[in-house]
Amino acid sequence: MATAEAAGVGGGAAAVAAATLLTAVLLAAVFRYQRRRRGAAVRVVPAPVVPDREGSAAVDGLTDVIIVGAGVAGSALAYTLGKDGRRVHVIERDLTEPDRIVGELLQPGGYLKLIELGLQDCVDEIDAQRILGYALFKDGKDTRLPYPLEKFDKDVAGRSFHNGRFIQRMREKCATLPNIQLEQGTVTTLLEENGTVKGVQYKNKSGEELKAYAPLTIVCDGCFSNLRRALCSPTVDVPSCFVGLVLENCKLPHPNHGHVVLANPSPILFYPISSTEVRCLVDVPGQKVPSIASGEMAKYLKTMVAPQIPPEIYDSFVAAIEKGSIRTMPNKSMPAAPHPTPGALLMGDAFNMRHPLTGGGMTVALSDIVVLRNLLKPLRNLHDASSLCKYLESFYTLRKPVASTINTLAGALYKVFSASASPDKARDEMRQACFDYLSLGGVCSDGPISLLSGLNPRPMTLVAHFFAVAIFGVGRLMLPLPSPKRMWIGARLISGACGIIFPIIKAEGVRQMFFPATVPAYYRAPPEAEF
Ligand SMILES: Cc1cc2nc3c(=O)[nH]c(=O)nc-3n(C[C@H](O)[C@H](O)[C@H](O)COP(=O)(O)OP(=O)(O)OC[C@H]3O[C@@H](n4cnc5c(N)ncnc54)[C@H](O)[C@@H]3O)c2cc1C
Repeated sequence: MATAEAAGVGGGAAAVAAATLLTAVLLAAVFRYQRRRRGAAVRVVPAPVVPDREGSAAVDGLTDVIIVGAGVAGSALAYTLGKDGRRVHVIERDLTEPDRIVGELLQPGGYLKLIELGLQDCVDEIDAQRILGYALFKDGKDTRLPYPLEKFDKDVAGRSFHNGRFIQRMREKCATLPNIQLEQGTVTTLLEENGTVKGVQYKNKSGEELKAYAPLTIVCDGCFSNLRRALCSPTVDVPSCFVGLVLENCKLPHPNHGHVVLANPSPILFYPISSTEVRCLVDVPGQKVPSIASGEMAKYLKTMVAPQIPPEIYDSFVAAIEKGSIRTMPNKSMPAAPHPTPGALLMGDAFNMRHPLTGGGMTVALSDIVVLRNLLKPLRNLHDASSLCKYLESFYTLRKPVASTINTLAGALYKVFSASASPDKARDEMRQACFDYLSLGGVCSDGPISLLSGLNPRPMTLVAHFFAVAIFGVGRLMLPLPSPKRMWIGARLISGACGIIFPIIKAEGVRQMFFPATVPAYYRAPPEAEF
């Protein structure tokens, strides 16, 4: 027994050493490649020109940009464009404070984007909580994965909050700019003439049907978008739903951390959303959840989920079920597949979605806004719809490093963290390998967590860590001695890992993701007439 244990410990140490060595080699290759690529890819970015309001849209009308939806993306975008001097007309279905279970944890990478947009004060005065990393739980063990924040200002961290309070702060900030018109109304159609979007038709608060025109319409109507169909080819997948509860006066085992429980059949999340409330999101695979009204949901949560909850939060979890305010949301994923259309653009969840397990949606949306803001900045006016459309094609490539890293990680982690429907030893090994790999700390936790948090969004680093986990898993199976059965499980583990990550990368676009500098649109300069 003692010998077997010693062999196990020795074997474990050898596996760790082998995997660490392999990881180091992979990462060194990645960094060398990235250094070479950064040196090679010289993008010609013209010097910014201060927008000339007099010579701009005043000639055509009163608005430069119409924004549909003032959620996370719409209100951040409106403020950004308004601050740059554009006259913005925002049409939002409901201007009262939203009450939802989405968009409650902003990754530190997203907070950095808020700073770039001048919106960081929107997480002040809403009882937002600082988030310093994640804690991962599996089979009674837990490991802490701090965000690598040492190189940043001390203010930089994740933030978690009530989504509605955050949105309302951004809307209030929009309202401080005289060139932003924020109107309550529901957009029903995009107005199109000869393939160019000219504006929108909408119903205002009093039910009147109105039309609004602008050289550019940006659709940010969220995950249930009715307007995206004309502007992209939506392939929406709904792998699961989140069931949301609020735990009151509950002390998390790791304060100021997001908690991920690798439960069966799929993960459970906890994170604070105020100084007294903790959000719990239980993932339920498939598109149908047990009925809340019939009590099936409460029964499911008490019998299937509660026994897997860390003991420190068990009582608050059961109390929250008994209190009864249970909400659900579908977890959608949709790769970006735009049809570049003169006069219009999609942003936010209307454009691109990923599984919310890693809380990446707002970071991608804010990062996209920074990219778009920088592209639009040199333009005095937005009149020439077809030249503008061609120029803005670069947006789809420039956004890729951040968006594709966060999207791919979310999809891959969701699959790895979910137990397979049919018991599969290789899948269990991958899940365990992932937990143990992250628990090693150092580069093995800093690397993946900086990808997830948006602090270092590099697709090659993601692929390197993903395969390092798979190789780590296989390495452990081969020790102390490989047997045919273990070799077979190892082969299935590698093939399973490829089966998880390659389809996601294919949907993101291999060229745009790994070789953006080879995409011609990447170098597109602003329309000539602008200079
Ligand atoms: C369960 C769940 C949890 C999530 N958790 C996180 C998280 O912790 N962190 C994170 O970063 N991301 C998270 N996300 C993703 C995040 O919520 C989205 O990425 C983000 O809200 C996208 O912002 P948006 O502006 O595109 O959409 P929204 O914020 O949904 O805004 C859309 C707006 O458009 C308005 N609208 C819709 N139709 C019309 C119309 N026809 N006319 C006028 N207005 C209209 C709506 O009223 C709404 O205000 C989560 C998603 C889900 C499903």
